[in-house]
Amino acid sequence: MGQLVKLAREDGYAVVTLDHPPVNALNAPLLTELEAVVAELEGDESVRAVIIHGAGEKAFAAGADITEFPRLSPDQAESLSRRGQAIFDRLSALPKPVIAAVHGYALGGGCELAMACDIRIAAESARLGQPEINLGILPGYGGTQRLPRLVGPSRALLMCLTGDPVSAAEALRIGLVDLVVPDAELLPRARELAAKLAGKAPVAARLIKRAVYGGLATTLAEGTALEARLFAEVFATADAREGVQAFLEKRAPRWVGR
Ligand SMILES: C/C=C/C(=O)SCCNC(=O)CCNC(=O)[C@H](O)C(C)(C)COP(=O)(O)OP(=O)(O)OC[C@H]1O[C@@H](n2cnc3c(N)ncnc32)[C@H](O)[C@@H]1OP(=O)(O)O
Repeated sequence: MGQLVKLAREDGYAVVTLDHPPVNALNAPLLTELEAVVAELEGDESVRAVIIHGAGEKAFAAGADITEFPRLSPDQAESLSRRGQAIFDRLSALPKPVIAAVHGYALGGGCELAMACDIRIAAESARLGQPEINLGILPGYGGTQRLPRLVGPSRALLMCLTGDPVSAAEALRIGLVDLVVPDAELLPRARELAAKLAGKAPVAARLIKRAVYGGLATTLAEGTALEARLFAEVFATADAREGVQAFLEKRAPRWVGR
């Protein structure tokens, strides 16, 4: 168990907790622990959904650890950016749904971490943004790429060029988050969703993620061709046979995950 990133396994899903008081700043040791947790979850088939949230009252994560910046050379800054991007890409590529449960501040790298998750649930009082321009820098953990894909280029530019955070309600309106719940309900609702997703067909879930993200990276024609290949792949699985048979026999399916 790490000191800065904690992993707890529940019934079919895992809860990853960022625990670096007071604002869960994403310093180098925390990123190392996060990478280790992601690696552990990659191979754990007993975990069929993941929740990521921040400890404490103040923040999901308030970004990279700014205290690390003064000593960074440009080359070291590029390495920091590429390292964070690689860890977030690996998180996004987990073969299972990943939910960001966002409370308080999700700023800079914290917002980028939430965007590297598949689904974002925000507490009503949460605030999300990319304030890097206020430091004279720009987002470096994928924010300039994932934010436009979620909210469109002009809203992404508005957020990155003003550095102004948005409320949870505004984040919902523009598509940055998918669900807004009362503050006290954030983790219970995230757990409820994680348990629901963990009960779905795991192979289909993995292939749906591959189809969606693979399609976003290419043309519509290549994306539909990818979908058809994955549709063929899923039909070769025991889960597809079980799912269809369960429907025809009017009973609940028993997923085997292959
Ligand atoms: C590649 C990725 C790049 C990035 O992510 S760049 C960083 C982007 N993030 C930011 O720019 C956010 C910076 N932080 C803030 O704007 C504010 O903070 C908050 C809005 C998050 C909270 O404001 P308030 O409630 O007034 O608290 P407080 O006194 O500012 O912060 C409490 C303590 O937390 C430290 N802290 C806050 N954010 C960071 C951070 N990102 N890195 C390192 N430390 C941080 C502060 O300095 C302070 O510390 P002390 O209590 O010792 O004075």
